[in-house]
Amino acid sequence: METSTDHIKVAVRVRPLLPIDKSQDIIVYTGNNSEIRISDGDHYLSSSYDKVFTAESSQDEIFDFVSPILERTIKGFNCTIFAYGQTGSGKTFTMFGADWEINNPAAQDYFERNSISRRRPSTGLEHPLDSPAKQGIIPKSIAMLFNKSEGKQLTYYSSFLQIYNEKIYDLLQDPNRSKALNIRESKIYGIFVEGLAEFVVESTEDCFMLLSKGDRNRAVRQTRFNHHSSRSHTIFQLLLESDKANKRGVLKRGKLNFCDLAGSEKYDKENAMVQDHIKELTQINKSLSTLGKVIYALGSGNTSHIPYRDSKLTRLLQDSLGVSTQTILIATVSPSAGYAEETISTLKFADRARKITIKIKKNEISATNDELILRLQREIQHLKSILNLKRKGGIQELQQEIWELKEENEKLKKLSANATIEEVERLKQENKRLKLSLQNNGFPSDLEGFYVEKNNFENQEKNNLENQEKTENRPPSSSGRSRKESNNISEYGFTNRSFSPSENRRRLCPRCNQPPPCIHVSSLSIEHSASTYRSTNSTDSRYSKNIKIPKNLQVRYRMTNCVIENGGISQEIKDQEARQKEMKKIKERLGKLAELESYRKAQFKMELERLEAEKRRNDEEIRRKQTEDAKRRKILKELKEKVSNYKESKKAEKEEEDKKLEDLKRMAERKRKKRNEDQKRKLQEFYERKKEAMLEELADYEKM
Ligand SMILES: Nc1ncnc2c1ncn2[C@@H]1O[C@H](COP(=O)(O)OP(=O)(O)OP(=O)(O)O)[C@@H](O)[C@H]1O
Repeated sequence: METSTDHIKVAVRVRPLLPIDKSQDIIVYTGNNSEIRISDGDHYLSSSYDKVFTAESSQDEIFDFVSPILERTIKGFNCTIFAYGQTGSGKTFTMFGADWEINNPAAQDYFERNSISRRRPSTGLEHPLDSPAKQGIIPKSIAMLFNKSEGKQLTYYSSFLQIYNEKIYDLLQDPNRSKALNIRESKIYGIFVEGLAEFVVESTEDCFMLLSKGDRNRAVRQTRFNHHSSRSHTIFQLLLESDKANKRGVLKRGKLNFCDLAGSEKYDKENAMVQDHIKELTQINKSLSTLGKVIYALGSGNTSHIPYRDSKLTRLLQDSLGVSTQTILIATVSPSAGYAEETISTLKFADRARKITIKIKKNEISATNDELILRLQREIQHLKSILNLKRKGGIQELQQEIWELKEENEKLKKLSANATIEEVERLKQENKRLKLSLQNNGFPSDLEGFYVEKNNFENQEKNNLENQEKTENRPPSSSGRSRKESNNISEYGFTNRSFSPSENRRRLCPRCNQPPPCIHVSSLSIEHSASTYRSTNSTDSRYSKNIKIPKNLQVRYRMTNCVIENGGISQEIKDQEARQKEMKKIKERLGKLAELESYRKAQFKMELERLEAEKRRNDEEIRRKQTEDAKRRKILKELKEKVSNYKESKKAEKEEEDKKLEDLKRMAERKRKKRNEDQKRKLQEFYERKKEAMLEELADYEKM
């Protein structure tokens, strides 16, 4: 396996002075091609890098610096290019292109009080993707790679993510930042973002479309030093996988990461910043500080603990910073005296990065690798089932293909036990053929929404109508940029035709590889697929935050244990299947409901009858009880009468007895009184007699 050791390539780009710069004094001086000096009386720093670009350096010059390394991705090397620098220093300008802000014009507010006049990007500017002179590293690299890999039997996958407030979002699938994605690590894929959409791209235009669409969902804000400041780190990735094994029986895989970092920024003491901005600023500075620590640790050779896991950014760039990736850092600085400290800090960071050495090795996978075969088999099965589904009940001549696919399926079952390189290659080709076949299977494209005329935002709808008419009537254009004139200029403005070989490939029948008409497809359907970029149904808006990825781009998602293929078409078929399943379920549910209803009716009738019988029984019972009650009441009345009679007689008896008792009492009282009086009288008489006796006795005694 081819390996080599290299240090991180570092270039510094000094941007020109801009009206927004705090001071118009220049303190950055560039010497020869690799030296830079800062000197303003308070600060002094002199350092050298692999390359120093001046304010006059063109986008082409920057690209010339990175292109030799980029080319190596085709051979199976990983490569990462990232732009680092303070806010407003020119990172996005370098990575994406000049006037890039017109791609995503809606910057959010920065100031609570609007103390600085706001500037909307001019709509009269040419879009950077339309002009090679304006294009930054990313579009130029894409164009070069597709150009250089022509005929090389490669499959390209493209993804685009942003790290905003320490959360990863898919720029191509998640315009509202609704679902944060997670970083995973596996033996097969290394570090990857689980569930990130990877689109199969076939041309520069496919990539430009994704680039532009994704970027429109990037978080952007007006800051003090940049009217259009990127508030998230973005990584645009191109993955190249070879379809054909080399002589040694290995397949190559090259990964290219373009990373545009959000710029570091100081807290603005003079103006009140909105809360969201303060949060962004804190998160950006934190992740950049972690990046600094990682660079410092790697640069100092102390690899015992590298804090990759302290931020999402460093974790994602782990491969690129430490191992197996050729890395290029473009440090961007402002020449103004107002940013001396930030510039020095950026240069120190770049200097440390330059000290990092990386062991670079080619990514090669044995073609007979079990994982690969399994994945290919799964993909082919999946694609075939989609094709079968798509064609079910449709065109008769495709029955043969279904039969062929079945046969193929049988062969596949035997293959895993006894795989050869040729068979794997054939599988890969079959895989690609099926993907193309799916892409060209007659679905209208809505790429048009992306390729709208760049300079006429306000009149977009009107232009689309005009363009539609032009396509239909094909009159000569006064602007000189009609589709008819060259048949090679997209509405978006790319001067992209005559048809490239990859596009010509698309013009061939996917089954027999012959130009249409053939027994499989009519010229019309092929013409339709070839005119992907010339469709007239425009629905998108440049200001729209909604993503509409064209149906004809296949997409896959890496999950922890598998890769899920999920193209626009397959998604549609899946949706259709889901709808059919739903309908079936609803019908079943309705049938069950009807059964339930009739059962309920019968139950209800029975219940009703039972209730009526019960009611009759109850009525009889009530009547019986009423008669019994009446009888009981009568008896009760009689009894009451008897009782009252008895009571009255008893009362009379008692009164009689009481009277007798009273009489007896009175008699007894009279007797008792009489007896007392008798006794009293007798006692008195006794005492009288006694007294007389005593008196007589006393008289007798006195006489003596
Ligand atoms: N080399 C250059 N030549 C001319 N203009 C430049 C250059 N570099 C940057 N600019 C201009 O400076 C402004 C800020 O640039 P850019 O948005 O690229 O900065 P940035 O580093 O990406 O900032 P942020 O981190 O805030 O997103 C833009 O208006 C851009 O056009």
